[in-house]
Amino acid sequence: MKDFKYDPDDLIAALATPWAESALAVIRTTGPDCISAAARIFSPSDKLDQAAGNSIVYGYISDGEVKLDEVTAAVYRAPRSYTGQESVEFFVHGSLPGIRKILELLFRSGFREASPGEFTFRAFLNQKMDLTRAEAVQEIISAKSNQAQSLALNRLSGSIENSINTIKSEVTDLLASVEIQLDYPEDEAEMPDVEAGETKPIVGKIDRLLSTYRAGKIYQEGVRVVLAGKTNAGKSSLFNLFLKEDRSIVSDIHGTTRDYLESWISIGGIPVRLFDTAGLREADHPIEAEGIRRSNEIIDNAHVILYVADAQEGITADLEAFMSAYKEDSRCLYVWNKIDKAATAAPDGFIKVSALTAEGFAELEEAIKTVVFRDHYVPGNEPVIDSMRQKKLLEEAREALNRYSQALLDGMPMDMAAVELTDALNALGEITGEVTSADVLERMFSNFCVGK
Ligand SMILES: Nc1nc2c(c(=O)[nH]1)N(C=O)[C@@H](CNc1ccc(C(=O)N[C@@H](CCC(=O)O)C(=O)O)cc1)CN2
Ligand SMILES: Nc1nc2c(ncn2[C@@H]2O[C@H](COP(=O)(O)OP(=O)(O)OP(=O)(O)O)[C@@H](O)[C@H]2O)c(=O)[nH]1
Ligand SMILES: [Mg+2]
Repeated sequence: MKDFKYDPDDLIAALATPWAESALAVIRTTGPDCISAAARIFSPSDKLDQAAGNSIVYGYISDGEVKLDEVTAAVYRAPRSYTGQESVEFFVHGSLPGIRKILELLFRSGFREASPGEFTFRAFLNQKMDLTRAEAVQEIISAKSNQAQSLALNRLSGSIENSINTIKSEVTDLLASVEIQLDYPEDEAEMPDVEAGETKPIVGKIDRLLSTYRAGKIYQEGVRVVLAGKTNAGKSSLFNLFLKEDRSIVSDIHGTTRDYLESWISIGGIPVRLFDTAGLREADHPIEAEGIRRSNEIIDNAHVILYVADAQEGITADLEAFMSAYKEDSRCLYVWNKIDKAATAAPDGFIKVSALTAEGFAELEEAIKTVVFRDHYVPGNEPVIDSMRQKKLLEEAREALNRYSQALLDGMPMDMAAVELTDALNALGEITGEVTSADVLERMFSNFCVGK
């Protein structure tokens, strides 16, 4: 959305599927009179031009007499479409030269290339969805776990919009009662009991929604978990066990892993970026030393550190040194690996596992989840917010409500205090997009995929 003297009546087109060879590709078009514009490059032209809304038409995309591809076209008549405008989707063969030819033809035939998120932007402009749903569209696409995708789908179905609307109507009621009191100050019977405390239940609802933010982020973006520890402790063996794949080289030679490895896995629905690192020891070899430097860097940036100790070795000086260095660090979990051959009993608080037999693995996964969600709300059926934008606006609304309460307590005149309620309503209205500025929209939609 670069141009904010925005013309919602341009005909736009974009490839909605990846630029890659594939079975099928989808080319999306929309705009007023989109169907007749698309029909001009379709044969038989009339068939598309006359097609009923929500129907599929078979034919060819033709550049004059030249057939470019055999396709099907889905026809949507306004307002029954994703964007609310006439739309045509071409399902074409997934050939790169074919796709290119068709797009070039569209761009010569009155369509311009859609910007990122422009279809969804039009859906928003035509009131097909509020901003929380529009944000959810991209969140669904970028979801990295089952859970993240489900939570985003709830948002697309309006879970956030509904919660915000509930909160908004409560603030509106409060404002209305304040206004009655301002209009009829002497009419005791009509006068509702407006007290500072009345914002409490509303603030409570906002707090509840805000408390889901970190959980939402965790599910959407995932967390970094690192396997760290002395050489030969079994980090790479555990890495492979998490991946269920023989990815990292395992051997009994100390210092086997030099370059770190990483992979996305899912632990209980949380997307986890798991790192296998070079074992920590005094290294003579400069390459191994560089590997260890990188291990430490990854440890610094991790959400969870799995320090793997070798149960066969028992408690070593390295382990004690690490534990004292990370004493205050709540990101650490201590893993007592090789319990199938354990010489010594596990120290208190260590998670006992065997990378060889997978014993204790479920407990290890549980422990990771506990660290990730420590002090944080774990989502049930409630809406979970995932957008920094929404979080900031909820905080603004909460601040305004708190200022209102404080103003009343301070004995400020009611009409002045009521301004705070209007501020709260504005912040809430910005969440759903009733009140918005062009640059907010631009920032939001520019993160979208082209064709979405
Ligand atoms: N072919 C195709 N598949 C798709 C999409 C699409 O745009 N095209 N979607 C894109 O994200 C998702 C589905 N979302 C959609 C949302 C609304 C409408 C739509 O036509 N809405 C009309 C009619 C509703 C009805 O018939 O009940 C409307 O809201 O008025 C279509 C798809 C995923 N699959
Ligand atoms: N018995 C037993 N052996 C294990 C277990 N886990 C790892 N091993 C063995 O321990 C040796 C070292 O395992 P790795 O996974 O390569 O250890 P690492 O921590 O990645 O070592 P570096 O890459 O050198 O830092 C290998 O011979 C593994 O087969 C276990 O749970 N039980
Ligand atoms: Mg290794």
